[in-house]
Amino acid sequence: MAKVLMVKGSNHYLSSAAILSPTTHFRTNPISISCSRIRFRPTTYNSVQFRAFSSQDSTSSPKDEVAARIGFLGLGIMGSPMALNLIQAGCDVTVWNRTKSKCDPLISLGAKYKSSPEEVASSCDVTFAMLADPESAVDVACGKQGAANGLSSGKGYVDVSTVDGPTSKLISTHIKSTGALFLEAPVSGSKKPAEDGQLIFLTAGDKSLYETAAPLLDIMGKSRFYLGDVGNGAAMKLVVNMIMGSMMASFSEGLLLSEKVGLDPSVLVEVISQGAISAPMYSMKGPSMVKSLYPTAFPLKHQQKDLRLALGLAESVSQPTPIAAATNELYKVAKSRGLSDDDFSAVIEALKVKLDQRS
Ligand SMILES: NC(=O)C1=CN([C@@H]2O[C@H](COP(=O)(O)OP(=O)(O)OC[C@H]3O[C@@H](n4cnc5c(N)ncnc54)[C@H](OP(=O)(O)O)[C@@H]3O)[C@@H](O)[C@H]2O)C=CC1
Ligand SMILES: O=CC(=O)O
Repeated sequence: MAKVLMVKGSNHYLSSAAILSPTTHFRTNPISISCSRIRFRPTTYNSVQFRAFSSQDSTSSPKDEVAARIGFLGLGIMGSPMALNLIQAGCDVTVWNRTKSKCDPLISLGAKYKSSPEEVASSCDVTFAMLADPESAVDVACGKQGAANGLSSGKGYVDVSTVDGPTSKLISTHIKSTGALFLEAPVSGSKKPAEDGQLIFLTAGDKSLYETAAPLLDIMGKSRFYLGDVGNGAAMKLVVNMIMGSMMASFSEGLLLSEKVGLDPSVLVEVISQGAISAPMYSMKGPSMVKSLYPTAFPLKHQQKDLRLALGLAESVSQPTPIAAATNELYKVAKSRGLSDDDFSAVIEALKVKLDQRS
C-alpha cells in the first residue's frame, strides 16, 4: 500500500512518498502524543495489563487512569539523552546507572532514582535498558538485583542496547518467565539523533508491548520497525552496523590515499558529498577526521563489538563476509592503540604508518 507520509528530517519535516509496510511506522509529528498525557489503564486485552493512550483518545475513561511510570537503566552517551527526552516530554521517569553520578543531571531535571535495576523495574510500568554490550545487558536484566527480579505480569521490559540475537533471546526468556512482556528495540542513529529524538527503532518481540510503548518510542525516535520474533531486531541492527563499520574503514583508506598522492582530503570529502556515494556520515565525520580529531559519538569499542557480533551472525548461517572480517581486524588494531573510547572514525589511525614502523 503506497501512502504519502510526513517524515521527520533532521531539522524540519520533509514531505515524502513512502511505501508503508504494515510493520513500519513513521512519527507524524515531533511529539505526536505528549508524554504528560500518556496513561496506562488496566485491560485484559492479550494479557496486557495496561495500554498507553492519549487523554485526547475518545475511548479513555479518566477514572481508570494511572500515570505511566517509565524506568530507564543505563545512562551513557545514548541513554542519557533518550531518558532526557522522556523527562522533557513530561514522563514520570525513574533512572538507574552503574555509575550513579550520571543520574544526577537527570534527577535535577525531575527524574526519580532507584539504587538497582530491580527497584526500578518493580516501581515502573515499562523499563528501558540501554547498555554497552551483551554481558552488561544480561547482567542488568537477569543478574543479582537485575530488572527481572522486579518484573511481573502487567509490566514491560524494552532492551534498546545493541546485542546479538542469542543474547536477546536469553534476556527475553528470563523476562517472560516473570510474566512480563519483552521487546528488543536496538536503535540506529547516534548521539545527535538521540538528543534530537530522531532515532530509528528496530523492534521485535511482544507486539502488544510494541503497541503500548509506541508513544514512548515516538518521543525518542523518528521511525520504528516491528520485525517479528525476538532476534530479528538485533540481526537488523548488526547488519546495518556491519555495513557502517566497513564504510568508515573504506572512507579512511580513501582519505589517507588522497593525501599521500598530493590531493586535499577536504576536497575529497566535498566531492563525495555531491555524488552517488554521498552519506551523511562522511560529511559529518570527514572534516574532523582530516584534522585527526575524533570527538566521541559512537565509541570505537562498540563498533568493533558490533562487527564481532555481525561476524558471529554471518557464521551462524554460513554467509561469507570477508570485507567485514578484514574491517573487524582494523578496529581491533585501533583498539590495541588505545582508541577504544574515541569515536569509531578514529579507525583511520590504524591505517597511518607510524614513523617507528618504517624500515
Ligand atoms: N553511541 C552511539 O552512537 C550508539 C550506540 N548504540 C549502542 O547503544 C549501547 C550504549 O551505547 P553508548 O551509550 O554509546 O555507550 P556508553 O559506553 O556511553 O554507555 C554504556 C552504558 O552501559 C553501562 N554499563 C557498561 N557495563 C556495565 C555493566 N557491567 N553493568 C552495568 N552497566 C554497565 C554504562 O554504565 P557506566 O556509566 O557505569 O559505565 C553506561 O550506562 C551500546 O550497545 C551501543 O552499541 C546504538 C546506537 C548508537
Ligand atoms: O550504532 C551506531 C549508530 O550510529 O547507529
